[in-house]
Amino acid sequence: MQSFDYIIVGAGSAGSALAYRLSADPKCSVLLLEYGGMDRDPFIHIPRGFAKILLGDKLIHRYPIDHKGYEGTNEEWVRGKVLGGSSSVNGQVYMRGFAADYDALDIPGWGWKEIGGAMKAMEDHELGEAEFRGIGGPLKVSQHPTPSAICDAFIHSAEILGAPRCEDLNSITDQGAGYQPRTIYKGLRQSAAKAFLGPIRHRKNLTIKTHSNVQKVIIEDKIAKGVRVKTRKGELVNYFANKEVILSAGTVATPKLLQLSGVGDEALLRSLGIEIKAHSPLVGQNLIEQRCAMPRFGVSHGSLNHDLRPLGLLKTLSKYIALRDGPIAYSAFEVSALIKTAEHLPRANAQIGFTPVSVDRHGTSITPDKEPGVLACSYTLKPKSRGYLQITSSDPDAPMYIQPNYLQHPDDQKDSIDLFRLTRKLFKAPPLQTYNVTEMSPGRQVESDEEIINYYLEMGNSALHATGTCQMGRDEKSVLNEKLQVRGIQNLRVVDLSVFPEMTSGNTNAPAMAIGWRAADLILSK
Ligand SMILES: Cc1cc2nc3c(=O)[nH]c(=O)nc-3n(C[C@H](O)[C@H](O)[C@H](O)COP(=O)(O)OP(=O)(O)OC[C@H]3O[C@@H](n4cnc5c(N)ncnc54)[C@H](O)[C@@H]3O)c2cc1C
Repeated sequence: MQSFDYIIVGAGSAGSALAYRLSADPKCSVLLLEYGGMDRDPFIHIPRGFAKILLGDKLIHRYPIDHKGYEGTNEEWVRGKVLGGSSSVNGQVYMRGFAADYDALDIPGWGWKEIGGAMKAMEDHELGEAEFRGIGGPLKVSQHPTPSAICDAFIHSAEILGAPRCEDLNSITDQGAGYQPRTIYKGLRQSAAKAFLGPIRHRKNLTIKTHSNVQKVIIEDKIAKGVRVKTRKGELVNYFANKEVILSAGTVATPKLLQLSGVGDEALLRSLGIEIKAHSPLVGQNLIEQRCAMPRFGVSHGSLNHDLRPLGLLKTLSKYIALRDGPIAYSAFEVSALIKTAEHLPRANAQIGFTPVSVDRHGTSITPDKEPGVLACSYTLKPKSRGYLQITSSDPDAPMYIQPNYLQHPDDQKDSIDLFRLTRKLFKAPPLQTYNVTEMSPGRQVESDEEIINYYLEMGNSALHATGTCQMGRDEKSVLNEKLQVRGIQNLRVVDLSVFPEMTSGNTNAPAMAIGWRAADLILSK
């Protein structure tokens, strides 16, 4: 019988940060279990390699969603299936969210003081130390390295619309635009695996087992005893925890594991023949996800399309190999604006990412358009719509049912319509107009409110930031208490992005890693 003090399920953003901190104490043994394999694929480490990774299945979990009324789009959510989890396949945009997001949670121990402190402690930021920006931590963060005239024009245009230029997008409290902070260092991705697991793989008290598909938590007498794992060879193996089992499998897979283990809505579990260990009806509920519009614009010059098309790509690749620089070394967006869709708002409620590369994201090709173009990715930051997800069978390999309920709330519809029009206005502002910007897609057939919403739903994308399905809170109904312990079961915690009851403003890798970092304080102070 193999036992460890702590078993962490999922070596993603949060799980890797947590393993780094828990195993710092040589007296405590940690088992980190990951569904996917080691992060050896070179496309993981080349920053723009994610575009290729996302076309395949090897490093990706694929979860079909129910996109009501748009079934023909066959949409699915993707998540990382490899050491580092989604941080090994993501766009490397590094956004902390507003301090006010965390304070508004109003959950003791999870305000900006603690989360800002966690982010500061884990960072080694190129811009140097500031009030809540850290140096000397394991995670290297850098700024987009190569300012360009067209990116400056985007920033200037955003400035005209009220979002002033700033040096560090993560320092703003209102609205602003600037070059993108990124989890990239010297031209290489800084995944959570690279940052947190790389330096500690030698620790004798840390065991990392890849290709370990956790099937369920073993719960006896309302105490989590261990986990059942399906190995690569299909064998079932049990591991036991002396202290705790910690689920860090992400917003989709963690509620799935809870439900498979008998923690969830009693009626659902009973209907699937699963023995109930704790009735917790909010497991899988409160699913929050942003919906992006991705309009493409033609420009007269300044686009990088040519550098990433077959002929130019050879030169670009040579430059990358020689200098670790150039468009292949960039994050998903070179610049971003955090912007308000209405003046009265206290702070930005929307994000517009910008890259001087245009790709038809609905094709199977990742080759940019032949004509010079640029792309925007616009989404509102804190949707009010709520979806849910649930297992459909007691078989761990059966597909999940995922209902995002995108833009169901009337406020989300209004804000998204305003944002779409604001994005168009931005591209018509004088600085960008020096590039003779013309809208390639969606173009003039999308004008009315209804057409805009339809465009978001039919042609848009998930922002891939889903949150909230195992929410913590003071309320007895919430899945977790403020220490991330599963209510109704002892020795079981959740530590990943599913724990936040609300979305933070912006991308979610930094918040997920900070959750892992912060959780270690709570676990070790027990
Ligand atoms: C394609 C993509 C692009 C993104 N771009 C950005 C970006 O540019 N910037 C940003 O800030 N955010 C981005 N995000 C979002 C961000 O990366 C995630 O929100 C964050 O990584 C979530 O962290 P997590 O720890 O909750 O889950 P994950 O990092 O997804 O980790 C969960 C881990 O659990 C493992 N797992 C799942 N089920 C099991 C099981 N049964 N047994 C064992 N292991 C299991 C998974 O394989 C995975 O490794 C992106 C996400 C994706 C998918």
